[in-house]
Amino acid sequence: MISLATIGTSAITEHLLDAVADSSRIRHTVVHSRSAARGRAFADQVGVDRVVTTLEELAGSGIDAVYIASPNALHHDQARAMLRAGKHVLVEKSACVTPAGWQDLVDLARARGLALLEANRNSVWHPGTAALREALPRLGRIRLSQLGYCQRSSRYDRFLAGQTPGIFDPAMGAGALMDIGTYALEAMIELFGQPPTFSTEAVLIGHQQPGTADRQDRPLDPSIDGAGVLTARYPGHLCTVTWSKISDSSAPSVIQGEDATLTADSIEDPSQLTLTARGSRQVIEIPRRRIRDMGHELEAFADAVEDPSRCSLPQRWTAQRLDLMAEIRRRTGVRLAGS
Ligand SMILES: NC(=O)C1=CN([C@@H]2O[C@H](COP(=O)(O)OP(=O)(O)OC[C@H]3O[C@@H](n4cnc5c(N)ncnc54)[C@H](OP(=O)(O)O)[C@@H]3O)[C@@H](O)[C@H]2O)C=CC1
Ligand SMILES: O=C1CO[C@H](CO)[C@@H](O)[C@@H]1O
Repeated sequence: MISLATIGTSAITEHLLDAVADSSRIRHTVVHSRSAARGRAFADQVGVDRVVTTLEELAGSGIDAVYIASPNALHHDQARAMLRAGKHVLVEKSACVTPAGWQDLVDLARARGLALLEANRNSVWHPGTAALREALPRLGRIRLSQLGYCQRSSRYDRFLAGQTPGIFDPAMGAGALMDIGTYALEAMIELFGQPPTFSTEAVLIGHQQPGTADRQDRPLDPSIDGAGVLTARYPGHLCTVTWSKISDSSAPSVIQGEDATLTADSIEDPSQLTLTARGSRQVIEIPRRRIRDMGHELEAFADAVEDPSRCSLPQRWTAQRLDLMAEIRRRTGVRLAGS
C-alpha cells in the first residue's frame, strides 16, 4: 500500500482523494497546508490524522509519495524537495513553468529511481484519449483538426473587479495557456506528435492602470493570457488548437481525415466519440464513474511507483508540451515569474 501525502487543500485535491478512496493500492495519510488550521479542517473532512505545515516535516513524515496541487509556480521547488527526500511525485499540470525545471526533476527522479508524473487527466491513461488514438488509423490521411478547451473561469469576475486570483496571476505561473490550453496541446502532441512548425496568437488581459481606461489598444500591466490559438503545421495536416478562460465554448473537438471524421465531445475528458464515414456513423461511449475522474492517472501513478521506467513516455510528452508552451509564451508576450 502506497502511503500518500497531499500538498494543497483546494477542490482538486478533493477530486484526487475521491479516486484514492476507490483505490486498493494508495492510502492518504498526511495533509500539507501552509496553515495548521486550514490543514486540520481539511484533514478532518477527508479523514486523515496527520497535518504538517512545512516541506521539512513532510519529507520526514514516512510517506512514500506526494500529490502536489499548489499553484504552478510552486511545483518545481516542492517536487524537488520531495524527490530529494526519496518520495515519488505526482504533480498537477502544468508540472513546471519552464522546460528546464521539468528536466531537472526528471533527472533527479531517474537518478533516485523514483516515479515522477504530471497529473494530466487526459493523458493516454484516460480511456477516451486512448480510444481517440486507436480510432485515428480509420480516418485515412488526416488533413484538418480542431482541438479546443474554452471555459470561462468562475474566478474571472474577481479579475474583472480588479483582483488577481491565482489563476490569472503571472507570479503563480498561471493564465489560460498554462491552466487549460495545456489539455488540448497535450492531446495534440499525444495524437500527432510535436508540430514541426506553428503560428500562435493570444488575447492578453490586465487591469486598467490609472488614466488608461480609454486606451483599449494599450498593453495592460501586469498582463496575462485570457485566451489563445495555435495552428500547427504537420505534413499535409493543419491542426488548430484554442483555449480560453474568459469565454465558453461547447464546440466539440474534430479530427478530419480523407476517409472519415472523428469528433470528441471534450478533449480534456472525452466521454463520447463519433466516427462519421461516408454513409455511416458510429458512436463510441466512454464509461466514466464521475466528472473529473482522476482514477486513471492515479492508477498509472501506482504502476509507476512499482516500476518508475513507466514514466519515460509521459515524461517526454510533458517535456515536449512545456517546450511548446514556453515558445507560445515567448511569441505572444506572456511573461510568467521565473521564466
Ligand atoms: N486536474 C485538474 O482537473 C485540475 C488541476 N488543477 C491544478 O491544480 C493546481 C492548483 O490549482 P488551484 O486549486 O486552482 O490553485 P489554488 O490557488 O486554489 O491553490 C491550491 C492550493 O495551494 C495552496 N496555495 C495557494 N496559494 C499558495 C501560495 N501562494 N503559496 C503556497 N501555497 C499556496 C493552498 O493550500 P494551503 O493554503 O492549504 O497551503 C491551496 O489550497 C494547479 O497546478 C492547477 O493547474 C486545478 C484544477 C483542476
Ligand atoms: O485543470 C483544470 C480544469 O478546469 C478548471 C476549471 O474548472 C481549471 O481551472 C483547472 O485548472
